[in-house]
Amino acid sequence: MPADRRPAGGAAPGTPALSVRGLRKSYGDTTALDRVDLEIAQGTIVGLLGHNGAGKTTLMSLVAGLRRPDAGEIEVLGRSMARDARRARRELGLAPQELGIYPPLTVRQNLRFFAELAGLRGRAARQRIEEVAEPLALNALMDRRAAHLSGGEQRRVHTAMALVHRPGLVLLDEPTAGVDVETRARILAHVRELAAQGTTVCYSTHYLPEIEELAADVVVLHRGRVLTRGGVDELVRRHGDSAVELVFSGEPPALDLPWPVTRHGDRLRVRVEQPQLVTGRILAALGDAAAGLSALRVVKPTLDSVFLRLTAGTPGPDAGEDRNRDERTGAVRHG
Ligand SMILES: Nc1ncnc2c1ncn2[C@@H]1O[C@H](COP(=O)(O)OP(=O)(O)OP(=O)(O)O)[C@@H](O)[C@H]1O
Repeated sequence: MPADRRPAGGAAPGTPALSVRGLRKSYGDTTALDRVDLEIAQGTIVGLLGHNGAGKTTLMSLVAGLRRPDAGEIEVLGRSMARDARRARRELGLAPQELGIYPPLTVRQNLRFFAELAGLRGRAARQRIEEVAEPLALNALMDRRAAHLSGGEQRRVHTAMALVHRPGLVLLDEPTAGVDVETRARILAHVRELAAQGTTVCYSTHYLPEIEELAADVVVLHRGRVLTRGGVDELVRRHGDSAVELVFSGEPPALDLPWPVTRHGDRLRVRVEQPQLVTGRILAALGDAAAGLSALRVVKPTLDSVFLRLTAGTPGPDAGEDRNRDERTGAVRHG
């Protein structure tokens, strides 16, 4: 952690930025979260992934103390949200999905309002407002009314408001929804900068390349449960399918190989762990049919394909214990 950064909230260096144990939340008959355990170390970026309705927003709003869990424990930098909510909240910045800016106020007034809520006054407040405005390109907008800003500009103000009191843990719920390429790049760059300064960031998005770009630790939430967790490379290695794809100018031939071969129109896909080592053997197996080959390429797995594979056909919290669940990864084995 850099010297200019206080240990967040005075917490001991080894204290997790977030510790969640056995968290449950239902809305009437809908189970939104079911026995969620999650620990996030200080200074890391965690990418929270999940389909619509997986429970991401519910998890963030419970962690931020906006809703009460039905059961379970939440600690922010060692402060219990149940027993010491005021101090836990002070360590936390939330930028929810819904924009929380005040349209009649200027950008500066919006930021000052949030700084004051966090107890910052005078010079200290002005300095922090400048510090968050610069990386999010708000300097030229400071005296404009929030109501007159574009959607992407409003999103940047909204993000800055979550950061103005320099929280130790920042929760960003889809911070790049609806923004342009430049704003997206700015927000991502600032998230990386925050983590480099020792801030912990929990970042939810449906745009998985962002998670790859942030080199975030991935947490996949599925139907209210943590399905798996790991670095992007680790998850892709553990769950991704590499393949050799053969494109033919006419009808693809039958191929006899020791690996699974699937046909997709004019192409064949051979699923293998290390494609580069077996292309020679695949070409040999083609024999004379190689004359009809128009392209051969190695297809590498992406986080998108891994995410879709992991979340396909897995049961929800109401399905009871799944005896096929892999204890190490949390994934469900089929067949
Ligand atoms: N206030 C509410 N009342 C009733 N049900 C709710 C409420 N908020 C969320 N839910 C339900 O709880 C589940 C989890 O919703 P949540 O908003 O946490 O998911 P999410 O992962 O954030 O989804 P999205 O990606 O669409 O934002 C869903 O089934 C949703 O319909």
